[in-house]
Amino acid sequence: MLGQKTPILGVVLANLGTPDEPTPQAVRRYLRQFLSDRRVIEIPPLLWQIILNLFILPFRPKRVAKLYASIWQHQGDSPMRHILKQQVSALEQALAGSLPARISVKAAMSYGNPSIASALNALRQEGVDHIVVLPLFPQFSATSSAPVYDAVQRWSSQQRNLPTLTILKDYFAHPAYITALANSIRRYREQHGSAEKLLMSFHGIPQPYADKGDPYPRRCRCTAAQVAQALGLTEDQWAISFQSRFGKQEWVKPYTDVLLSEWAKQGVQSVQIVSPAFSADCLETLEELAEENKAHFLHEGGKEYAYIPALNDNPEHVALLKALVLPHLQAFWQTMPYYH
Ligand SMILES: C=CC1=C(C)c2cc3[nH]c(cc4nc(cc5[nH]c(cc1n2)c(C)c5CCC(=O)O)C(CCC(=O)O)=C4C)c(C)c3C=C
Ligand SMILES: [Fe+2]
Ligand SMILES: [Fe+2]
Repeated sequence: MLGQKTPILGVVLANLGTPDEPTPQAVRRYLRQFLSDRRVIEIPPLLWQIILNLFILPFRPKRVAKLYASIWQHQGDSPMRHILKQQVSALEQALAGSLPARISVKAAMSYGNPSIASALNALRQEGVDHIVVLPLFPQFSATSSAPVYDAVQRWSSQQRNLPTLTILKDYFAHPAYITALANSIRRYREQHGSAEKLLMSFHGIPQPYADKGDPYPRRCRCTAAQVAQALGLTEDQWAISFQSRFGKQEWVKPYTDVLLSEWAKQGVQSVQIVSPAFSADCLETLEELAEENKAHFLHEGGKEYAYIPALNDNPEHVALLKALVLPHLQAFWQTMPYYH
């Protein structure tokens, strides 16, 4: 019988990915992997590889490495990877004792390290036969969440003895997610005071991807509306926007920087900005939102601008992650009595 050992269940927390170091070489390696993914860039691959190698990789890494260097933590790591490790250990602690089985949690990233394959291999080496994969993207997009599915599939195709695998799609309207966001904004406002406008800025995607059926923008609008409702905000007190445009095509609107300019010109003096698309602070929040867009709003005539941090390893966020994975772990446990 298989039943002598204490069974172990596994969870993989998967985020997007980040360079190994804030150097042009490491950023080039990261961007090459990220921007070669056909989920992210849909231009015909041959043409795109020419553009990528001639016009992007020789220049962008130098500029972007400086931005990464400006946010690299004192711990000597990328904020996203540092926070992911904190989320992993907090979730492992929160899950301990929930079942008679040991539950092992691993960090993973679609691009860069630790890779999704390395996390799955590590769980298999610990003897895990049932794995829940949670992509840390609250709103599913074919550009962010689907690469996690692809990486799991690539890994599976190389295995002889496969575990049970469950991939969770997203949690854009999970009550615990909406409450965690609303409470985080409320707490921020209790400490720092309120602002005329709350801007919920989500990472954008190209408009044609949405036209072809990517459900991401609709899910973002749903998250934003629910958070505004939970906070009791009236329509003139908040707005949604999309940031981080890349390339020349049209992206989903309204654009964060354009909306901030419009507000400044209309005489809006104070803005607080939060980004419910990010489960952890990263380049797009700590640099683009907290620094670049702040300078932009103040330059356009705004007076006060504050960035409200992502949920990171906040206990309510960890409780949400637990609420998302635990029912699946319990189901595995109940359906494998021969292991007990
Ligand atoms: C076509 C290009 C891109 C799409 C589509 C896209 C979607 C997308 N991205 C995130 C989350 C993150 N993106 C981050 C950085 C980043 N994104 C792009 C391009 C696209 N993203 C680039 C080129 C970069 C690298 C930085 C740069 O060169 O400007 C990050 C930050 C990573 C970090 O290390 O901190 C995150 C997070 C989502 C959620 C998403 C679709 C919904
Ligand atoms: Fe991105
Ligand atoms: Fe950016």
